[in-house]
Amino acid sequence: MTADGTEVQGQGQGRLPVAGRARVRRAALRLVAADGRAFTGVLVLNVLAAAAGLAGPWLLGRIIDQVRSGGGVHGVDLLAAGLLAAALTQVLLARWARYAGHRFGERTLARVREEFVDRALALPAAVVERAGTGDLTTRGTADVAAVGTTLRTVGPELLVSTVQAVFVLAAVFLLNPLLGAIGLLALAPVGCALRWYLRRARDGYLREGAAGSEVAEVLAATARGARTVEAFGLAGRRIAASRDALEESRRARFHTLFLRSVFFPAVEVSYVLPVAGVLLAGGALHAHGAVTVGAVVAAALYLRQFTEPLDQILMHVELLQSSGASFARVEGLAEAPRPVPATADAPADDRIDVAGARYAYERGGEVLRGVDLSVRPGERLALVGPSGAGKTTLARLLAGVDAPTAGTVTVGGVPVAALEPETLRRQVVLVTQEHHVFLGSVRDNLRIAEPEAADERLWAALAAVGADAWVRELPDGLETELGAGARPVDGSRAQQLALARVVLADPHTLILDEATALLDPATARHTERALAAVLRGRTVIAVAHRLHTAHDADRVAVLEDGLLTELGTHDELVASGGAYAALWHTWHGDTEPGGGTERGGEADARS
Ligand SMILES: Nc1ncnc2c1ncn2[C@@H]1O[C@H](COP(=O)(O)OP(=O)(O)OP(=O)(O)O)[C@@H](O)[C@H]1O
Repeated sequence: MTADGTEVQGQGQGRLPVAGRARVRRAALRLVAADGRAFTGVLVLNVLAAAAGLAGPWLLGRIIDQVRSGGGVHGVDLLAAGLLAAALTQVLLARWARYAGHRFGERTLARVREEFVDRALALPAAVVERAGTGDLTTRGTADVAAVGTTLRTVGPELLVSTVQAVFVLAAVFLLNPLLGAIGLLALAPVGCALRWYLRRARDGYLREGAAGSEVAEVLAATARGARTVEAFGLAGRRIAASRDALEESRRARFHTLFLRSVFFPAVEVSYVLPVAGVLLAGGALHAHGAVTVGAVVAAALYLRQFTEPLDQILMHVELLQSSGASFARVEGLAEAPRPVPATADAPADDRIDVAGARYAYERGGEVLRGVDLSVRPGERLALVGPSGAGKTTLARLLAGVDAPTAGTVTVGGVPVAALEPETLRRQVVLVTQEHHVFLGSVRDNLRIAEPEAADERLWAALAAVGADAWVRELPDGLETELGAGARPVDGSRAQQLALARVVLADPHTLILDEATALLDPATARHTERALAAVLRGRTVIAVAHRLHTAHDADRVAVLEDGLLTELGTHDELVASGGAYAALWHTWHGDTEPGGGTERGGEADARS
C-alpha cells in the first residue's frame, strides 16, 4: 500500500493498481459532490418518506390505548383515517425518492464511465501491455457494470433503508427509552456478524476481481496467439494455464460464497431477538405499570418493521462490498504508473537524442546495453541487426511507448516518454502493421489523431494516402460506419486509415517497425506508395528488414546484442567491411564473405 492508500494487487508486478480505502472514499465523496443538489434532494425525499412511514405504528398504538380506555368510535375512525393517509403519503414519497435516486445513480454512472475511458486512453501503452489487456477490459466491463448496479439500485435502496431504520429506532426510543435500549441491545449479534463479515469481504471480493481479470487475460492471450499456440503445439500448456486461472477464480468465488453463507443465516436468526426482547421486557414493565400495552405493541411493531430496512441494509452492504472492490479497481486506474512523470515542457526543436539508453524487460536481462544515437532532423535512418538485437525495443523507446531503464531518449531536450499524448503525436509516431479500425464512422476513425479537424483536412489526408477514392464510394462517405458488425475494412485500407491519421497528426518524426514486412506483395506495394507520401518531409527511423531500405537511407545504424556497433552511410559501412558489409554481401549475393546466392528484393535483413 502506498502513502496515499493505493495498493497493488495480483500476481504480476505490472498489474494495474487497485485504489486503497482512503482513495475510494475520496472518490465516492467527489462523485456525490459533483451532483450535490440531486443527492440532497434524494436524501430529503427519503427522510420525508421514512417520517410518513413512522406514523402507522404510532397511530395503531394510539388506537389500542383509545379502545382500552373506552374512547369513542369517532376518535378511532379519525386515527384510522390518519393511518391510511400516512400509508399513502409514504408510498408516494418513497416512489418519488427512488425515482430521484435512480436518476442520480444514472448520471453518476455516466461520470464514472467517462472518467474510466479518459483514464484508460491516457494510460501509457507500455503499462497496458505489462498489465495485460484482460485486466483493463474486465475493469472497463464487469467492474464498471458492478459500480453501475450500486449507483442505480444499491445506493438509493441503501439510503432509503438506512433512513427508515434510523427513524424506526428513534421512534422506539421516543416511545419508551427503556424499550428502545432493550431493542438496541438485542441487535448486538447482528453487529457482531456484520463486523466479522466486513473484515473479510473486501479482500475476498478484491481477490475475486483479480482472479476474474486473470481468467480474461489468459483466455484473451490464448485467442490472440492462437496461431503461435497451434504452430508450437502449446495447446496443452495454454489449457493448463486456463485451468489454473479458472481454479483460482473458483476458489476466490467459493471464499466469498462461504462468507455470505455464514453472514446471512446469522443475521436472519438475529432478527427475531429485538422483537422477542421488547415483548418479554415490555410484559414485565407493563406488569409493574411502567408502560402501557399500546406502547409495548407499538414498540414491537416498530422493531418488526425495523427488520425490513435492516434486511435491506445488510443485503446491500453485501453488494456494496463486492461493488466497492470493483470501484477500487476502476478508481485504481488513476494511479497507474507512468514510465516517467509527465511533463508540460515543450520540445525545443525536432532533434532526437539517445544517450546511454539501457532497457530491460521485466523478465530477462538487459536488451539494450547503453545506446548513443543522435538523429538529425529530416534524415532517413535505417536500423539493422540480427533478430533479437533490440531493434524493436529501441524503436519503442524512440516513439515514447516506453522509457529507458537508464539513460535518456529525448526530443528537443524533453524525454519522449514523458510527453502528454497530444504533444507526443505532434512529435513522434510509431507506425507498425498492427492497425485497428475503431467502431465508428470514417470521420471518427480519422479524428482520433486530430479531434478538431474539419472535413477538408480529412479529405486531404485521405487523398495523401490514396484512400479518398474508396471512401467517396462508401454509401455515406465520411459518415459511413466501419468496423466489426458494421462495414469490415481489409488490411490495406485499415493501414491507409492509420497513415491518414499520421498525416493529420503531422509529426516531424516517424518510426517504422515492420510497417509492411508481413503484408502480401500486392498489399505491401499499395501501402508503400501511401507510406512514401506520408514520409515526405519528415525524419524517418526505419527498422529495416529489407536491405534496400538500408541502402536508400541517409545513414545506417547496426545494432548487435543491445549495442550500436556501426553507424554511417551505406557506402561507408560497406567499405569498412564490418557486420553490415557482411550482411549486405550475403543479401546481395556477392561471393565475398558468406558467398550466398541472390535472395531478391524481399529478403529479410535479420540474420
Ligand atoms: N515483452 C518482452 N518481454 C521480455 N523480453 C522481450 C520482450 N520483447 C522482446 N523481448 C526480448 O528482447 C530482445 C530484443 O527484442 P527486440 O524485439 O527488440 O529485437 P529485434 O532486434 O527487434 O528482433 P526482431 O528483428 O526479431 O524483431 C529479444 O531477446 C526478445 O526476446
